[in-house]
Amino acid sequence: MSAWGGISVVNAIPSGLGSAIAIDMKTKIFIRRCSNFEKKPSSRLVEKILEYFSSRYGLSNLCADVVSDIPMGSGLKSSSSVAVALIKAVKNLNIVEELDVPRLAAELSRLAGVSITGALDDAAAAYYGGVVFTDNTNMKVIRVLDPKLEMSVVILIPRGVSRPPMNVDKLRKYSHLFEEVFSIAIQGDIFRAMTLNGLLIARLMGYSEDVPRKALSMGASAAGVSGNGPATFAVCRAGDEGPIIEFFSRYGEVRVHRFVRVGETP
Ligand SMILES: Nc1ncnc2c1ncn2[C@@H]1O[C@H](COP(=O)(O)OP(=O)(O)OP(=O)(O)O)[C@@H](O)[C@H]1O
Ligand SMILES: O=C(O)C1=C[C@@H](O)[C@@H](O)[C@H](O)C1
Repeated sequence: MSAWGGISVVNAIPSGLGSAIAIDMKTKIFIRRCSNFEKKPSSRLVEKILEYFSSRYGLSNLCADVVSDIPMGSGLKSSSSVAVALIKAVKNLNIVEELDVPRLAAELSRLAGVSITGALDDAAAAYYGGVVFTDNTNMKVIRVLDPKLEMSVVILIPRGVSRPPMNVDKLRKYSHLFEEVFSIAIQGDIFRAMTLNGLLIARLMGYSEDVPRKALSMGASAAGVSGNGPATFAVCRAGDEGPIIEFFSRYGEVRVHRFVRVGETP
């Protein structure tokens, strides 16, 4: 089974309210029965999720093979995509009923220590596609919208920039600003919100603001840092990517993606 990657509209760490938008990067997971000694899970997250199904539902001896084009540790929602794809794959065995996939993905991501709030926003985008709004503190999906945006998303994975240690207390000091950005997003101005959020995260986490600002001055409709970085995105009209790709290429690997619609199959 598969799930999408995504970029941030509003990072949920400061206020608990989050929003993310799915893009056409994806994770595919194949599960099969295997012996206990055959294979170590490919990560702590995969191990935690398999342990959950084993202890809660007696589904032992499951192995998961993960194939993903989402770079890890970059802010493009790889962990949520893995969690959602794996839980969907188990659900598809038709042994366990009534699974709330995004919520369980968020709860297990938090337990596995790969996310702070559980990142329900990222998990919901990975599951539904489109743009989602969530209350991660109360584990509620508030809204799922089909943005119908035929735009390109140019993504820079910067060379030689690593994610600094998370300073959650520092981010939470600015919760009021992120709540305002969330209200701009939920009222419909997604591009403004993702830009404000992306520039705020760049400033608070010490990433370059100049790179997304330059993309904006070149005509991008939105630009900023996604998730906890360091990936930086710029949204532009399909066909207008050329100059932004050229500019981003000075700093690292560049990929061009598109937004995915609600209900599209990954
Ligand atoms: N392709 C993968 N295969 C197996 N496990 C993965 C994979 N991608 C992510 N993970 C698990 O998720 C953990 C956290 O991943 P990562 O730091 O990439 O989070 P992210 O979701 O990309 O970041 P952000 O939340 O900022 O978008 C990894 O340490 C690993 O346990
Ligand atoms: O760890 C977390 O809880 C989060 C991480 C980032 O992906 C954020 O974008 C997300 O909103 C929350």
